[in-house]
Amino acid sequence: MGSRGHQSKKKQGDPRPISDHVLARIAEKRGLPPPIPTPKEDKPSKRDLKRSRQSEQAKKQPAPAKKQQVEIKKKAPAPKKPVTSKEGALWDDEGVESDDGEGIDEAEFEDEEDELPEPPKKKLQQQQSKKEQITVSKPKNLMLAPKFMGKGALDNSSDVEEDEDDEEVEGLDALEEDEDSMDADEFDGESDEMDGEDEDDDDEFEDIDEDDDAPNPKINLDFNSDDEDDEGTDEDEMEIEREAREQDRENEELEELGEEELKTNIDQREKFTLPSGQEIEKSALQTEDLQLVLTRIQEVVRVLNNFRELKEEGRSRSEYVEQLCKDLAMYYGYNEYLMEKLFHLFPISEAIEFFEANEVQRPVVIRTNTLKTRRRDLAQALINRGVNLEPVGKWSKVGLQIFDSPVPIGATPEYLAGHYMLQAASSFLPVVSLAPQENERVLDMCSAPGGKTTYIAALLKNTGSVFANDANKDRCKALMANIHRLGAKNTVVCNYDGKEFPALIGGFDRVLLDAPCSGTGVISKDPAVKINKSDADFNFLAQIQRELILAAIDSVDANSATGGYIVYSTCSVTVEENEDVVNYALKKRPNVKLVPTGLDFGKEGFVSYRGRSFHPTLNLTRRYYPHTYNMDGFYVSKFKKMSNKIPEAPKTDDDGNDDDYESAPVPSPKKKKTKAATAAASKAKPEPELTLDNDDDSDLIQAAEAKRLKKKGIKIQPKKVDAAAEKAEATAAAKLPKKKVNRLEKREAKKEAFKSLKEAPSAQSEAGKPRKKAMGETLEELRGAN
Ligand SMILES: C[S@@+](CC[C@H](N)C(=O)[O-])C[C@H]1O[C@@H](n2cnc3c(N)ncnc32)[C@H](O)[C@@H]1O
Repeated sequence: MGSRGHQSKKKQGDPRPISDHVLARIAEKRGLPPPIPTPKEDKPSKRDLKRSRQSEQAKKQPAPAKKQQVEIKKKAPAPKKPVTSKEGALWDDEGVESDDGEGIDEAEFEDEEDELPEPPKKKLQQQQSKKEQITVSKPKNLMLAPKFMGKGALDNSSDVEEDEDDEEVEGLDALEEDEDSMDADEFDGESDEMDGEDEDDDDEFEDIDEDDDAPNPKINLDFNSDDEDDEGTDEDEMEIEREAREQDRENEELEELGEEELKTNIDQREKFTLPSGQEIEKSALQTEDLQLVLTRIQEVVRVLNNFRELKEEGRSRSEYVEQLCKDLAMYYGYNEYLMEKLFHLFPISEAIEFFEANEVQRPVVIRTNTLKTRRRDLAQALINRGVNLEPVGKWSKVGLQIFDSPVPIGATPEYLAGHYMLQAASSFLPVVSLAPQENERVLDMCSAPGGKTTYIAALLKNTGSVFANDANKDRCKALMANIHRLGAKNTVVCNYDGKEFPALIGGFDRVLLDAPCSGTGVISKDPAVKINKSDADFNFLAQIQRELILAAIDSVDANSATGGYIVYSTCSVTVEENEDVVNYALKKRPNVKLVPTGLDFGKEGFVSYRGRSFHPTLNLTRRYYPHTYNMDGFYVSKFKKMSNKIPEAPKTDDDGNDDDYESAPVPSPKKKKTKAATAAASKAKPEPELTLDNDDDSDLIQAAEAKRLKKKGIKIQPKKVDAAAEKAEATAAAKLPKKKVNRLEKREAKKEAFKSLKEAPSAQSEAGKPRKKAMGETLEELRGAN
């Protein structure tokens, strides 16, 4: 990190003595006390004179202004534009029931584009300055981001830079020339995977990131950098300074060598040490200074990046990582449990980008309801209302990103008329992946409040049918309201537990399972997630997700002429809720396989994670992160069902955790009882298996249930037979018939009572019922016999 770019590229010569001024300069740069000078002649050298003059000048110079200059210089990306003719392609409407049944005529489109009113420049400026305000209001991000972040950090800073540029650019016309750079801004990183067109932009970012000579605009990570200080002094240099400058040049190599040599010593002297046990205890008792925490984060990252050289003797990497997780948790306000879970998803620097991105709101996006309008018409209507917008990206033909609106975007006449849905960009993805075809029967198993349901209905062009189910009755109200507002006429709302579906009605062409999840992908929307998720929650969710995914698979007809697909998605980024669940489904349902999602961007799902391996096809699934695509964190996977018969699944691990994928043996058809209840809607239906495999999953189920109940304050008693209680109850039971029956009855009753108690499963709550029943029956029998 720090010294990266300042390693001399020149060949190393013979060691030469290091002069005091070099030492002083390096110490000054590192903020260390000045070294004790070697005794010198009284007369100051030209060089000393120059240095003292320079340092006086430097003192007078306001440093921040200088940094700002550099910052502006670093990147001048093309600012965003709301509408341009060049974006015509972006505006073509997907799935639009266009009047002529064809795509939009480009010439016609361009004409229309010309007619579209450009939002006034003032608006754009307002929008830009708003961005600036947001950036400024998050000082901690500003401080941390450049230190660790690559693109993300620079993207942040580029917002500010854009403002500067905008003032110089004449109107929005100038923006039209660089569509690519706009897209690069929009989906930073997406371009790499999508088409590579934006390489230049990316390179620019890389260059800035890698450019060690460029001072960092916010935090100077590089303690060695002082090039900046040497610039700009030529104008007013005096003769004596010129000479000194020559001398400087001569000594340049020497300085660098000296730095190299000295660096080792200084690094040793400054070596960062992890807090001791006592220090940790002490800091636990008091509120830690965030600035100190930040400094420690920086130091630990520096050590981890060069562990062999910078580690403290006797300390392991995991100790540093543990300290880093703790500090990041404190700095960003997460509980340590979740911080650790999320931290391990990424390499260190990327993890910090992720946490930074969670501090920033994602763009407001709307989805055009193609059942009622076309995107360009909607855009025009909103622009007429003064809304600043642009297409969400090349990958969607229905999305519009809203930058600024003088009217509440959730209350415009267009909104009320159902022309659009306020919907995060990430939430388009599972539906795009599902790709429903006209006249199909589609199940949206967890559908409220209906963003995806209404998108499915629109892609079906109101043909076929959509079963929009949600277990939460209250949420079904919002679902129904949206269905009505958007004019989906092919949709049925149901309120069932999704697990019941294959038994209720199966045989769907496609099923979307947008599962209930922890929401770790949407932390910027719901920061409470940072602290309110525990191990119990993740276990509980994992159980539900596993049950639902099997039900989703079992609800699909593998023989569907057009479909046979299942999409599983979550707005979470944890492996437990994604790859683990999908891997589980592959094991339990060997009659499905993963297929490409059809989404041409996104990071590959994990095929192995922290020592666990998943089915190799998990790389077909897609992960989305806020720091890579500027959209909420999301996960999308797509299955194709090959057969309605469930072949025998391979055995799970002894611990029932299904951690590792074991390649399935050649599946042998298994005879199973069919459930009559499925008959109504499906003729050749899959055999429904509604619950988890009890043998394999009982531990998981019990543990999750116990944790859930414990969280609610309910403690589950261990199931063990209390011998004393059993004896007492048995005695009481034996005494009971004494008053009422004769001796024979008493003897028989006693015998039966003991027998029934012996058979009772447990001594406490459950024991009562069977014992009483057994006793009653016995007495009845005895009475009957009498
Ligand atoms: C992620 S949200 C769905 C969002 C929805 N797909 C959309 O796009 O608007 C998950 C939904 O699952 C529902 N849910 C939770 N458990 C369920 C279950 N067992 N069966 C069906 N729905 C369930 C919740 O009520 C919640 O509305």
